Amino acid sequence: MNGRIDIVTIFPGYLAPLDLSLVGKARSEGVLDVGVHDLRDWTADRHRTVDDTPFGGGAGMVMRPDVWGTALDDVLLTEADSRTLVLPTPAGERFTQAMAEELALLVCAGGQIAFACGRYEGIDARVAEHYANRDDVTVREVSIGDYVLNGGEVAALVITEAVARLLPGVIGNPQSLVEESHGSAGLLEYPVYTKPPTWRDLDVPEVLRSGDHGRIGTWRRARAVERTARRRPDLLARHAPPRVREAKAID
Ligand SMILES: Nc1cc(-c2ccc3ccn(Cc4ccccn4)c3c2)[nH]n1
Repeated sequence: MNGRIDIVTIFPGYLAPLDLSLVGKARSEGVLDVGVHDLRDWTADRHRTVDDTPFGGGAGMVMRPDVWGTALDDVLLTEADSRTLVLPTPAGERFTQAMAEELALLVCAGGQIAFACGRYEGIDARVAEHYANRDDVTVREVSIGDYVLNGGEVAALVITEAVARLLPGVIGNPQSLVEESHGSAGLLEYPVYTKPPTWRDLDVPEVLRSGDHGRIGTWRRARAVERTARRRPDLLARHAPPRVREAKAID
């Protein structure tokens, strides 16, 4: 695997968590290359200015296209197998596990994922437009949820972690990737338990201590369906077996 992830930001310190834990270990073991870059290194003025007032008026400032263009032209690697520019934004397509898998496959194939982390009221729209017009770059404007953050760095952390953990050698036990929520089953995860068997008068469900793996599998699936129906009925509709879907179509 010789892909890499690059993150351009005016707050490089915000990405320090990528030095820790699984992603930090993968980096130190050469499984994944991650580069964090300070956008201000590509400014040309003594004040290292990255923003300006918005055309059309309105509150706040907008990030300048010229500084971003100079930075991204440097950071986007011609030698990578592919280049995907990810622009976190409240106005983006929703980030999902499917997108994480898509991005992980690109990195596995030697591709580069480059994040442009905006601040202020966002990045001049021509930056996304310019790179989308280039046939050697794919642009994805991505939202990590229906809430507004102050910038793109947290989104870059979320997306980087979701992608990195899918890469070979990052997670110790790849089997743990198989069963989890939003995975191939499309259901939420069942509840998990460990020792002690009784804690503050609360017992671990007897079935989990029965050693009967058939019963355990059935119980876990039932709990996953129950949880999904209660907390994320939208996922259940997608997951419903064909006969239920047909019934809905008939109603
Ligand atoms: N899922 C998401 C992503 C973001 C996000 C990503 C990048 C930027 C750059 C600036 N802001 C602040 C801001 C506030 C108001 C309108 C536009 N942008 C960002 C917010 N918020 N929520």
